Amino acid sequence: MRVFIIKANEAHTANDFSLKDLPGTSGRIDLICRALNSAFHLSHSFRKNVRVYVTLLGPPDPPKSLRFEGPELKPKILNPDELSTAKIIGKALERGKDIKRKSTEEIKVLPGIYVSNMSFEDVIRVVIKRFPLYILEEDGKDITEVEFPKNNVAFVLGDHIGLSSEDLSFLESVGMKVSIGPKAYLTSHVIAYVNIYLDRLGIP
Ligand SMILES: C[S@@+](CC[C@H](N)C(=O)[O-])C[C@H]1O[C@@H](n2cnc3c(N)ncnc32)[C@H](O)[C@@H]1O
Repeated sequence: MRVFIIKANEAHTANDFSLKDLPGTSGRIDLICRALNSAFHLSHSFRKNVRVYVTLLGPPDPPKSLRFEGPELKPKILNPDELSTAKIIGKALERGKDIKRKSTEEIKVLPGIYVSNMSFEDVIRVVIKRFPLYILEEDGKDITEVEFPKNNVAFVLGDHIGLSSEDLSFLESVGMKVSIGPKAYLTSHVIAYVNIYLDRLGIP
């Protein structure tokens, strides 16, 4: 299983955005949709071995965390187009409105899609119980020099704003920084690259 954790610094935590102007009204939920596309979609096929967590930290009610669970997801629910994925995120945020403030309970929105009030740190702490954590950062160790375990790997990455120095000091106490190359790439491109790289290594 491959896990990707995305910190969405400004992504709205209510279904208050316009599908006609997703980048301008949602705190860049368009970026999350593209990241999900790169995480799950293959040409005419779907990656069942992937789990994605997205922690949304924008207004009005942060934090909200979404979990997309490849083995349970119905490919017909998660389509490659951004707008249908944005609608699903809106639906999940609607369902998440009623979760009690301090609760870490997850609510099932659709098969394989869950919403909770977990913070970014809560998500990381859940994941590192079972998965070694790799922090995707431009100045990390070159990915070609990293010896990955044979299965179960988790990667954390930022959005257009990136991971803060506070995030990095926490993350580096529980994981290793890894770089895919010398430039700052788009979140969705980084996920696509890592997926393809793990495919080539034969890591499920
Ligand atoms: C668009 S970049 C963030 C840019 C942000 N302005 C910054 O300087 O951190 C999105 C995320 O992709 C990951 N990323 C970008 N380039 C990378 C690279 N060369 N190697 C590994 N991860 C990278 C990082 O996690 C980053 O937070």
